[in-house]
Amino acid sequence: MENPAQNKAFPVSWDMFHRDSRALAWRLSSEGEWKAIVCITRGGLVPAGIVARELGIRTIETVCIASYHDYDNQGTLKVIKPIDPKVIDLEEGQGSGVLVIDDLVDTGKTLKVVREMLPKAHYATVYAKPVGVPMVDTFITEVSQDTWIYFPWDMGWQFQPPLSKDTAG
Ligand SMILES: O=P(O)(O)OC[C@H]1O[C@H](OP(=O)(O)OP(=O)(O)O)[C@H](O)[C@@H]1O
Ligand SMILES: O=c1[nH]c(=O)c2nc[nH]c2[nH]1
Ligand SMILES: [Mg+2]
Repeated sequence: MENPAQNKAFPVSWDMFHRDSRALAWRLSSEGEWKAIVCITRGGLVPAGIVARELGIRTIETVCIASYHDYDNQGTLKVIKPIDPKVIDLEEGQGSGVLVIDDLVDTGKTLKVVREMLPKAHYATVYAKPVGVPMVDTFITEVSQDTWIYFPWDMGWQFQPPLSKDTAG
């Protein structure tokens, strides 16, 4: 059965991703000062590195979440590695002073799980789909719910057949 979440394609190159992650850092720079980043693996690792470099943040923690996909549903989420209590307890605790970064928010289920661990953190993603927008504080580009975002680390070079049927040459 076709997955309606993949009706449209939004391919992202490394250049685009770098530019959009820098734009995220730029927007975040006027929204607060953070003592640490928590990145949601694995997709959050790349934007977290770029944002950390731009904002001069050197304390970087991970929360490792795996989603078990059954057929075309996201399935259940499992926290494989929780957040270091030293990071949760920064400033007034509960994630205050912490920036949580992921590559995208889709249904918002992943961010909901992390919000339960860090209710006072600031949540940022590079891309967002409408259903997930209420879960994120700052993002750069919104795409429709029926769009699949293709990240550069998942892609490879492939021959593209020309539009014309006349391929002789
Ligand atoms: O808003 P949601 O519907 O929860 O979806 C968004 C999450 O899905 C993807 O991660 P995925 O679980 O595929 O794992 P990965 O980051 O290890 O690729 C993406 O990186 C987000 O973390
Ligand atoms: O590579 C991805 N692209 C997406 O659009 C998406 N939504 C959830 N998880 C996703 N992973
Ligand atoms: Mg992810």
